[in-house]
Amino acid sequence: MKLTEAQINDRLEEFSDWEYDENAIHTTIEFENFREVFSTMTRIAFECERLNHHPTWSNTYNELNISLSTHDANGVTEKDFDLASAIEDILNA
Ligand SMILES: C[C@H](O)[C@H](O)[C@H]1CNC2=NC(N)=NC(=O)C2=N1
Repeated sequence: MKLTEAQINDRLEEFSDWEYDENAIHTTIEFENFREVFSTMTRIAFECERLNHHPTWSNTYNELNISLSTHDANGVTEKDFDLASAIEDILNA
């Protein structure tokens, strides 16, 4: 179920590096180099398959941009926060 903007901002208090804009939550992460970013993307990809939920993302050299939204719901749902949480676990591992 699509969350309201108030619910999203409330949930985002636990995700300091993420922000809400245009119906999605976003983060940008900088890594040491391309090898680090791409191996992290591979780890994240396995979590996406496990959760059956997939990001809109882009990578340029050592930078990774991630946007999460639930296409079926046309907005942000709990599924996006589940994936954001899994991504944070990988980044902080
Ligand atoms: C059939 C499959 O469950 C759906 O297409 C899933 C897959 N991954 C998804 N990922 C995202 N971000 N939103 C979706 O609505 C979505 N739907």
